[in-house]
Amino acid sequence: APKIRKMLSSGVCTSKVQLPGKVAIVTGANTGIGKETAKDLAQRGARVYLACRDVEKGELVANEIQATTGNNQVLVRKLDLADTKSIRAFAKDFLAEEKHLHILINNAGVMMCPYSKTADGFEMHIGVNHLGHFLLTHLLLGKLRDSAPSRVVNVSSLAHHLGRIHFHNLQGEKFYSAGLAYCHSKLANILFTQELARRLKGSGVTTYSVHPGTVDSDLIRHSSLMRWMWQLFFLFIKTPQQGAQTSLYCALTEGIESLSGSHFSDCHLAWVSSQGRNETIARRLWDVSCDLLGLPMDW
Ligand SMILES: NC(=O)C1=CN([C@@H]2O[C@H](COP(=O)(O)OP(=O)(O)OC[C@H]3O[C@@H](n4cnc5c(N)ncnc54)[C@H](OP(=O)(O)O)[C@@H]3O)[C@@H](O)[C@H]2O)C=CC1
Ligand SMILES: CC1=C(/C=C/C(C)=C/C=C/C(C)=C/C=O)C(C)(C)CCC1
Repeated sequence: APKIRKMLSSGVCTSKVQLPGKVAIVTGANTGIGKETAKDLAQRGARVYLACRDVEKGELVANEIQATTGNNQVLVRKLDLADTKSIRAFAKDFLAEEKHLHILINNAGVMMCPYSKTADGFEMHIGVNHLGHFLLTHLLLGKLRDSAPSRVVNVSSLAHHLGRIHFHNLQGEKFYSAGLAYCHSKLANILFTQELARRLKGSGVTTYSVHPGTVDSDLIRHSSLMRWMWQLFFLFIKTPQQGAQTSLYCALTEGIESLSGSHFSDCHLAWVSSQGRNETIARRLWDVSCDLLGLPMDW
């Protein structure tokens, strides 16, 4: 079974880049793809911040990563993307603590949650998956610019193909489907990546969106159908370590700077839906996101 799984899950980050002296943040690093991404960055010698909503879970993972990699520069900080106060507190402390930020991996995510809202009243999927990371990136951008060359990787999904940005129903108050809400938020990740790339042109900060593959993780916690499918089709499902490869590829591979704004899957450029390539929607989503978060539009 491991051999068949390996054969089916293509895409390996073969970069030999080492990261001594480099600083990285991985959101949602206490489990799944984020944990494996953080472990690989630590293995390469980076100082890695595990930005987790549950600090206790994060500490257990940090200890595990330190023990397996021998890198004791693996630090846990509280970050709840469902609360802008927590995001601001995380960023304030990080900016005070660190001189540099070379790699930001916006990895954390929720899928198929029953209708619920963040502390600031945003629908949970758009709030955590898009707006939370949008605010975090905004707050850290000065540090990323000062540390250039630096990178922002946004973990999106193939599910973006089913997504639409319904500006009149962004918070799902008029109609709501848990599955589609996830797809919309993953489309927002792609549109954010493209608009960010346009705005960062020439700055030395580049950004990429990623589909990690279909991965065995806690993401499917809200869907018993998917848990069942994952068990039945386990040979087609990537391990979290395999799922981390495309994030790592985009964070590390030399020479992809000119592809800033692009979408990757299995460590290759990947096709984006027509909605995901629409510059008008990307610009409008940017402005609406700034408006919702009380940010200036020209950052
Ligand atoms: N698994 C898959 O097949 C696919 C995954 N993806 C994407 O990959 C990314 C990683 O998912 P994956 O590893 O699979 O899923 P997991 O559920 O295993 O990991 C998600 C991580 O996000 C964290 N998280 C959730 N909500 C918040 C929040 N409010 N604040 C901070 N952190 C939060 C979780 O923390 P906690 O443990 O405390 O819940 C967890 O650490 C996601 O963006 C997902 O959309 C995309 C395509 C397919
Ligand atoms: C149809 C089908 C599958 C289902 C894939 C699904 C349902 C993927 C969902 C992906 C998710 C949850 C993405 C998250 O962003 C399997 C199990 C691969 C086996 C082969 C046939």
